[in-house]
Amino acid sequence: MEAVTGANPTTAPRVRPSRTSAADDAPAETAPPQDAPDAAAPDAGSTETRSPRTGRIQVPVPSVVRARERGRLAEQNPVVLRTEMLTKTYGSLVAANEVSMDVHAGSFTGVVGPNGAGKTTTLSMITGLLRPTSGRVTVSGVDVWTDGPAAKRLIGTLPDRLRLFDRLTGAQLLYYSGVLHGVQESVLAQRSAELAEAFGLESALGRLVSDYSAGMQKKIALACSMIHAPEVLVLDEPFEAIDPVSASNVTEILEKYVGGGGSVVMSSHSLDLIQRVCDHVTIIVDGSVIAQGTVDAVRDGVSLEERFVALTGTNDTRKGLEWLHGSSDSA
Ligand SMILES: Nc1ncnc2c1ncn2[C@@H]1O[C@H](COP(=O)(O)OP(=O)(O)OP(=O)(O)O)[C@@H](O)[C@H]1O
Repeated sequence: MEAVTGANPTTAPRVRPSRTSAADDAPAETAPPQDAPDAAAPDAGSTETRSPRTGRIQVPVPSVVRARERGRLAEQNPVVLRTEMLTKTYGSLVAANEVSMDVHAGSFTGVVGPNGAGKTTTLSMITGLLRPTSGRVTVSGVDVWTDGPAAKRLIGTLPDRLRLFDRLTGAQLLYYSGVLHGVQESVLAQRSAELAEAFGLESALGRLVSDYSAGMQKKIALACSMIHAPEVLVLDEPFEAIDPVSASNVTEILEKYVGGGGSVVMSSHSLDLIQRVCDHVTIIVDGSVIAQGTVDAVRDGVSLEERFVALTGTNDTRKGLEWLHGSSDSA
C-alpha cells in the first residue's frame, strides 16, 4: 500500500494500492494487475501497451480466473466505500431499505436486481445525487452527505439518466469535468487525449456532444467520470447502448483501473457480464440486500443467473395473456 497524491492538492493523500504516481493516476495508463500473470500489458507508458495495428492502448483480456483471484486479494485491502443502513423512502414506498455494503480498494462489484429493486436509488445516494432518508455513506472515510465536495473528488459517477452539458464539444466536456473536480490544468490535456483514445472518441472530440450517438454519449460520460482519477467509480448501467466491441473495450479499461487499485461499483442487468468481470456482487430485491459477497460465494456452484432466478423468484409467464396468442379481436 502506498500513499498517493490525488489530483487535487488540497485533498489528503488516500491509500490506493499500486497507483503510485501522478502519471499512474490516469486510468488508462495504470500498471497491470499484480495478480494477473497472463496480463499482457507491461509497464505504464511503454509503447508495448499499444496495439501496433490500431495504436490503441492494449489491456489484459477479461478473465474469470483473474476476477476471482482479484476478489480474494481485494478483501485484504482497506474498505474504500462503505454504506451503513442506507435507506430511502418515498411516502410509504421503501425504495432502499437499510442497504449496507463494504467495497474494498481494488475490487469490482456488481449491483444487480429486478427492475424497480432500488439499484439506481442506492447508487444515487452513494454518489451524493439523492439524499438518503437515513443511513450513511463514506468514501475513504469521507462522509458523502456531510462533506460532499471532498467526497465527490474521490468518486467518479455515471448516473442513471445522462444529463450532459451537450452543447459542449467532447473536448470541452472533458475539460469542464476535470476542472470541476479540481484537476490541474497542466495534466488535463494529456488525460483528455488518453481517455479519448482509450474510448475510441479521438475523432469526435471536436463535435458537439448533442450530436453524439447514445453509445458515444455513454462513452464520453464514462471518460468524464474518470478524468479526476477517482478512487471509486460508481456506474449505473455503463454498458447500456454500447456496442459489443466498445463494451469489450470499456470492460478492459475498467479492469485495468481496478488492477491499478481503483474500485468499481456498477449496476447491470447482464448477469453474464457481472459473473465474468466482477469479483463481488450485491443482489437487491424490493430495496433490500438479499445476497452479497464474492461472486463465487453468492452463486454457490451454479451460474449467477440461476442463483438470481432462485433468489428473486421467477415470473410464471405461462399463465395469462391467452388473449394475445389467440385469434385477432376483430375476427
Ligand atoms: N422520485 C421517485 N418518487 C417515487 N418513487 C420513486 C422515485 N424514484 C424511484 N422510485 C421508486 O423506487 C423504486 C426503486 O427504483 P430504482 O430506480 O432505484 O430501481 P432500479 O433497481 O434502478 O430499477 P431499474 O432496473 O428498472 O433501473 C421503484 O419502485 C421506483 O418506482
